[in-house]
Amino acid sequence: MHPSDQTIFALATGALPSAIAIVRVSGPRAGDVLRVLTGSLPPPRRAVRCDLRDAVGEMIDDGVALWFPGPASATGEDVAELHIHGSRAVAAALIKTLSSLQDVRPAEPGEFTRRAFENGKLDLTEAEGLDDLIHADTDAQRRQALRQLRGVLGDRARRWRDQIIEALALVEAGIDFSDEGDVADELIGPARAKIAALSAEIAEVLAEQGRGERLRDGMVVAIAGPPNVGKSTLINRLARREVAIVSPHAGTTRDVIEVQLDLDGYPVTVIDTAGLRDSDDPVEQEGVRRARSRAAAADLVLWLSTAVDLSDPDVAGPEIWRVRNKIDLAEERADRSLSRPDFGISAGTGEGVADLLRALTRFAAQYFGAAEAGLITRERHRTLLADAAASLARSLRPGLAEEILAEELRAAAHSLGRLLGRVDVEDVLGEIFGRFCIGK
Ligand SMILES: Nc1nc2c(ncn2[C@@H]2O[C@H](COP(=O)(O)OP(=O)(O)OP(=O)(O)O)[C@@H](O)[C@H]2O)c(=O)[nH]1
Ligand SMILES: [K+]
Ligand SMILES: [Mg+2]
Repeated sequence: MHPSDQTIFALATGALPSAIAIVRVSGPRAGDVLRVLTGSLPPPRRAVRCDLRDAVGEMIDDGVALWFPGPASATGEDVAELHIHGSRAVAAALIKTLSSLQDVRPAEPGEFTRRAFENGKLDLTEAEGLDDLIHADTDAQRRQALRQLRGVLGDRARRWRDQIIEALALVEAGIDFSDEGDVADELIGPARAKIAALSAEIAEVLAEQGRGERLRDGMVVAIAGPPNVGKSTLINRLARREVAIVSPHAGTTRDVIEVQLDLDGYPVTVIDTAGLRDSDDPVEQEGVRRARSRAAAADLVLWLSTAVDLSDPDVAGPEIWRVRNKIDLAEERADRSLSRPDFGISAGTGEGVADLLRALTRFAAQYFGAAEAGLITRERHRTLLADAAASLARSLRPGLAEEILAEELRAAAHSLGRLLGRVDVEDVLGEIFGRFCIGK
């Protein structure tokens, strides 16, 4: 029996113990599974309380069973759902019973969604949206993932592909009538107009400059500066917990420490780095090297200094804010006017940190810009759309032979087909569904 003909099961809910746990079963034997466990098949799509028993009739749990006959189910196959008490022992007993049934096996990560995809329940961009939704940490990410799951990009790509195929049909008809110049021109002229409009539409989506991808990946803010200026104290304050070691010894932080913040729904990663200085200690040198490279790759650097350690930013980065720390100390107060930092704060007492956070939130809002309107959320989308756009652009070159024009249109349709997961996607599928949680 082919693995995809087997019936799969998985715990669909989170870590045990929990109040309730849900085990999903999908495949041709899902109905048999229900009969073995509960003695009968409940009516479709109705939650039914039942005794769940193992293969020799011993009671496993007092639970609830649901029966979703295919194809009107989440995966398109027969699906059973078992709601049990969320203890490790109950789940283990149920899983043991399920595993003992013939042609029933544990699911691979993402296998339920993969089956739904293979049964045409969703296209690949929608499956990706589902994966993003499950992994969404902030509100903006959730909204974006939900739009993808609802098919905003998939619907557009399908429409574009249909239009390309219509244009292709005109061109092919034109080729058939190539002996009759007038008829051929009457077919190919409108096809070219269609392609030009389409080409402009795709270019517009591509020009959205990766905003959607950014929202998915988050923005990175690096805290950098000389040793002991209070970088780790600041990240602890922003995180509202002790993520980094703080000490009066210069050179405390060596590794890069990351925290995820949710600023008004925008995902922001803040990193604390080693204090920048020359050192003979190879471990500290490595810390400094990492600090520099991570700061250079960040979207924003908070260059921390104090009145004592007043220094100019010594890192590369697209945007750098000067933040003067320790304004609670007398000498810092006295010297406040000497330099003009963008912000004066006390990471120790919290003074001024609210202003800094407000500015960070504004920056994030600007950075993500209209990200939520962005259709492209992954590099895969961008590459395939760019391929389609390039084929369309080539097809519009003046004086192109009709056969080559048709070839370019076929290539453009093929790229969009790959975006939707319609063609030659085996490798892509493995990569995408492998990232999913087990049970999804
Ligand atoms: N008075 C005062 N002390 C502070 C403030 N921020 C940090 N400190 C102190 O400064 C010392 C160094 O703080 P850290 O947060 O470890 O500094 P750092 O920049 O991470 O240091 P390295 O990791 O060694 O580069 C500690 O003793 C902190 O308690 C502040 O706002 N006011
Ligand atoms: K320190
Ligand atoms: Mg530190």
